[in-house]
Amino acid sequence: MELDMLKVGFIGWRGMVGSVLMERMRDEGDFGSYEAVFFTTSQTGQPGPDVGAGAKPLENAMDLDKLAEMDIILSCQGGDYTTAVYEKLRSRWQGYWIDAASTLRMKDDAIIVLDPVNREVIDKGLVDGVKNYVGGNCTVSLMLMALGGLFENNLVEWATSMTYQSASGAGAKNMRELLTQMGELQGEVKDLLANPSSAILDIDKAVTAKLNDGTLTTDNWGAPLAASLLPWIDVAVADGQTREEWKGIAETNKILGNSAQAENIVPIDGQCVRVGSMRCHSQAFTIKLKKALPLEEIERIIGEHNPWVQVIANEREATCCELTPAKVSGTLNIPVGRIRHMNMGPEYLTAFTVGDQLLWGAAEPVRRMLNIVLQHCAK
Ligand SMILES: NC(=O)C1=CN([C@@H]2O[C@H](COP(=O)(O)OP(=O)(O)OC[C@H]3O[C@@H](n4cnc5c(N)ncnc54)[C@H](OP(=O)(O)O)[C@@H]3O)[C@@H](O)[C@H]2O)C=CC1
Ligand SMILES: N[C@@H](CC(=O)OP(=O)(O)O)C(=O)O
Repeated sequence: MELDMLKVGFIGWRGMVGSVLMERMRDEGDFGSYEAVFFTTSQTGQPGPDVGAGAKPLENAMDLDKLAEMDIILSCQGGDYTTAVYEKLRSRWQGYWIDAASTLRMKDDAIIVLDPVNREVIDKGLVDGVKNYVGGNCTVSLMLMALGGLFENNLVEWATSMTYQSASGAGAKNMRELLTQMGELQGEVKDLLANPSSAILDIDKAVTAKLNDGTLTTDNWGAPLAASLLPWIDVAVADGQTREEWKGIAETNKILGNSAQAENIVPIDGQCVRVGSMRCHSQAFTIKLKKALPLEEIERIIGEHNPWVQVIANEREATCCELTPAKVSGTLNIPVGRIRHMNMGPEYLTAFTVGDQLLWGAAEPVRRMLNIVLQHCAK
């Protein structure tokens, strides 16, 4: 089919994930070869973004007739929207549904997309007529971008991921509230801080009092995050795990195409923790390898997997410059460092990674998937 005949509908394009997507699409010159139609749940009729063909009025994202005119729909609107619209639309529509939300991820008729890791699974899905392609959980996608080489070479017997997840994973309001909390704490000790001879324990006492006196703004987090952390993300599932922790094993194995046979499942588990970084998730891994390998070999396998992963030397200066949320934020880079064998034995490896959870963790896999679907349609 000629690409200029295709209509691609965008929903959720002005949200946080959607805005990152739009920026990446503009940077990559993705618009232009098809008709882009922009939808909204709240601003129908207002001017949409101009992506090269003038700003057209926004369409109603709840209008199934209009949605059904699309050949491809890309939604960053969120799980509630997908739940409200997807089944009703699917019963009368054969187009491609690309989604950043988790709602459809584990459905049999959906593929979780992370093409640098599972391009073969995606290509087979397209040939087999699969129409639903969903971006993975940010922590899972960032882990696989970092350790893809080890998984690809079937070297991982099991792994734990202990996470340090950023505020952005909880949404824009939570990012703002983290900064509000930081400001409120700073305000509490402003005078003491300005006096170089004030006692640090007095400052600490005032901060601790503010953290615990119930006056810190916590409408979105429900508890202080600034100067603290929250070792719980999402809802409880079985056996004391949180849903974020469960996604580690469920989504990883689905992405890798292991899920069909129980003996192929790679056990993944860990604790997911919210910390006060803005938009980069970090993870510390313990990996049990299937066989002992020299460190140089492991670093080569990790570093050669994809163009974005970078092995960082396990030394202080490189680590503190290159392996931090401050450095990685806003980039597609996936640094992996602190790589070393552990005391438990030569098959035990530890590593640390950082990745932008709005880019590889959310917008980039679905941006790339749209291009893959477009290429498929053009054949
Ligand atoms: N945040 C994350 O880390 C990740 C999120 N996701 C998925 O993406 C979904 C969307 O997340 P996120 O982008 O953070 O959600 P946002 O809350 O930023 O945006 C969602 C929608 O809210 C509406 N909206 C209302 N007021 C505003 C405003 N002032 N500015 C912008 N948009 C506004 C927009 O819809 P409208 O134009 O229709 O009013 C927008 O598309 C999530 O629910 C999740 O399913 C996936 C991976 C990671
Ligand atoms: N749960 C993630 C963000 C997210 O949206 O994940 P998912 O796409 O799996 O719902 C976090 O809080 O960091």
